[in-house]
Amino acid sequence: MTAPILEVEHLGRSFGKVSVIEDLSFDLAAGQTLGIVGPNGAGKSTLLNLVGGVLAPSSGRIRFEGQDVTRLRAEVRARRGIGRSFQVPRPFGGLTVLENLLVAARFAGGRTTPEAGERALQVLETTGLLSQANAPAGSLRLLDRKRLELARGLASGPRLLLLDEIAGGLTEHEVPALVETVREVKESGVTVVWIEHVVHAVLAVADQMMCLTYGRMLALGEPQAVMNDPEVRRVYLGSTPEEALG
Ligand SMILES: Nc1ncnc2c1ncn2[C@@H]1O[C@H](COP(=O)(O)OP(=O)(O)OP(=O)(O)O)[C@@H](O)[C@H]1O
Repeated sequence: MTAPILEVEHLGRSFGKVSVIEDLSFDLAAGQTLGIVGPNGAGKSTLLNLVGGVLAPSSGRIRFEGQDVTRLRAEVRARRGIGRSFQVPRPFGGLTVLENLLVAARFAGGRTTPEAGERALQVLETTGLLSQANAPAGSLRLLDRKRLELARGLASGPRLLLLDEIAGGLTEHEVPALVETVREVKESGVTVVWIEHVVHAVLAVADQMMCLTYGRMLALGEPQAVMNDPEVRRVYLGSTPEEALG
């Protein structure tokens, strides 16, 4: 067995007296895609922020590739190989798609210009944006803005990519295209943690699924088994199984 790429041990985070993540532990094997679902306020973004280093935990430990990264700042984690997207896409609208990636690659990856250029082209190909390389980022349609957000997370060459609700706002026709892009990312060997409200999107690529509620893990395992778990169904209050699946 190879060592997990990510190990989360007894992780906890409180805001004042409110405990938002409580005693959360799980491992993720390299190359796997973990989907995380749960109702509003369950603590999904907080968990992603803890893994990415945007927030410090109140308790517990996070290991990445066997190294303890719990106390490292987000920029340092990015350089070690943890990339992320944000819920609200925020590219530099006046720069082209390629320029946005070059900025991200140099900022997060600390790469030299030729390396950053080569990497950016690879990422544009993986994310289906090559034909838009010279388009101003501000002119992209929503699906391509989402792809660009994903591409920016990949620009530094991460081995672990954290995705925060990237399918929000897309039409039912656009969601499969984004899912396909995530699949390409996964097939390029990157381990992915994807938190998402659009459950059917994440189900289409996840190897494992976790359901969080009130900062606690309700279920973790094979995606369909998790979504069929009676407790998980109860969280999607009163919903039929079909509705629960998005
Ligand atoms: N900086 C903060 N200060 C105080 N409370 C916070 C802070 N960040 C998050 N919270 C609270 O923590 C809880 C979990 O929030 P979080 O954003 O992690 O949930 P979520 O599962 O991502 O929700 P959503 O699906 O709506 O994005 C919420 O009750 C939220 O109000």
